[in-house]
Amino acid sequence: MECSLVSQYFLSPADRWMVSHKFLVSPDGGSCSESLSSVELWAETATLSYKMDYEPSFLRTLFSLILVSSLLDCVLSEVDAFPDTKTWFENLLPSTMCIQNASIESVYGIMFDAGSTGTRIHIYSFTQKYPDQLPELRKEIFESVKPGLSAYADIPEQGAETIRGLLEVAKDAVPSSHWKKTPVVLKATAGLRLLPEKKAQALLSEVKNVLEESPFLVPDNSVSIMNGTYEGILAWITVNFLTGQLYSQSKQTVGILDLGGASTQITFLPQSEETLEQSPLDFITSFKMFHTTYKLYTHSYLGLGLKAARLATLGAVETGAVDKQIFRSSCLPKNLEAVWEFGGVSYRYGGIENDYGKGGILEVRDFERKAIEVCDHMEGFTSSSPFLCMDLSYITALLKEGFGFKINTPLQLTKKVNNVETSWSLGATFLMLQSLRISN
Ligand SMILES: Nc1ccn([C@@H]2O[C@H](COP(=O)(O)OP(=O)(O)O)[C@@H](O)[C@H]2O)c(=O)n1
Ligand SMILES: [Ca+2]
Repeated sequence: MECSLVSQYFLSPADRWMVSHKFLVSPDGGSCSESLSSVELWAETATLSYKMDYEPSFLRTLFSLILVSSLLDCVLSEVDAFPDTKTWFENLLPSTMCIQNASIESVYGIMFDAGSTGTRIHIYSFTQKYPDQLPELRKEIFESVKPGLSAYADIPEQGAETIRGLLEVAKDAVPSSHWKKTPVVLKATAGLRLLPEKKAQALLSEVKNVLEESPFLVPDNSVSIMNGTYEGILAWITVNFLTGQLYSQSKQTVGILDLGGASTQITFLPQSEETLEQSPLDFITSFKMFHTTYKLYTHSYLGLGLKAARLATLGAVETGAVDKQIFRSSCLPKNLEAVWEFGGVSYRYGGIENDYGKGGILEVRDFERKAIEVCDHMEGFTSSSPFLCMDLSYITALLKEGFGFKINTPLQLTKKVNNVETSWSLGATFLMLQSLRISN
């Protein structure tokens, strides 16, 4: 016959602790070749586990007696009801067995978020309540620096120095006795995704060196560029964990919109099968967390983060920053001229002064292109400018067929010059003054 595991549980007198005995017993009363006898105490904040090898039947009686006595000892010393009373069981077991004295196992984790606009360090501390369960989050220490790593694309050593500085925060936050077993990881997002491969790898390699010089535990692949799918899923996990959704029975999870500097993510748990069926295959990801499998919709749009969108709007994505070039937009304050830094590049930018008056240069083909675009999408222009397609078609025909301009003929469109209307009116006024001999 096999030896079997017997567990016994009972609540402590204070009703706060649960005690469990575990024995391996053999049905014929003989001893088990692998004898297990353990006692566990659970409390709100700690787990104590004692394991010894004794004869099971003897242990059962002895442990019950000792445990109840020592629990009573803990209770008495905690409430301090009988300060002068000595009991036979006082200090029978080490004082650490009292929950209030027990050293709670702390676990730390260091995560670097190397974003496109800045690098952040998150130092989490957890309490390990039960050895086989996830640790409980106690606290986060957060610090950040700007700009992000991608700003150091040409000087990777200096980029890595920013990490060294943040590691000092971690050394203060984590007790030195825990340094060696505290893992440190850096995950870079869209800023590094957009860099040329070589420059990104140089940065990652310098950062890895700095981590390895630190007293913390550096796992394999500790420094990497995270893909957008993970970025979305991990943010979803964070928020749903913090809002308690991952533990709730209702499974009312929240969706996430993360607007980064260089990319943006959308992540949610689809409610209907239809969404799952109609989504592109690579937008659906399954993963298991806390014993539940989730099928999430997630997608990261590279280049559509807020700062990357600014560059696109200014027309600076392809050209990059050129000395003296000012990127202008009518979506910026009219009289503004300034410099904006992103990804280690300085962009001069400004508003458009009197855009309306200054006009611009268009070629004949620009009218044609716009006419085709507008006429192909008539539904979008119905109420505000009903004649747009017709007018643009006419103007194109007038320029091309009527006046016979080539498609690349540049035309200067000007409503005002030096803030004065370009109408015949000024010319007429000169002639008027001349004819009245008011002016020559
Ligand atoms: N822990 C964080 C991380 C980013 N952010 C903000 O998110 C925006 C850009 O995110 P990011 O630098 O991580 O850029 P991506 O690499 O995610 O595209 C900035 O406005 C940051 O300040 C934040 O507020 N808190
Ligand atoms: Ca981010």
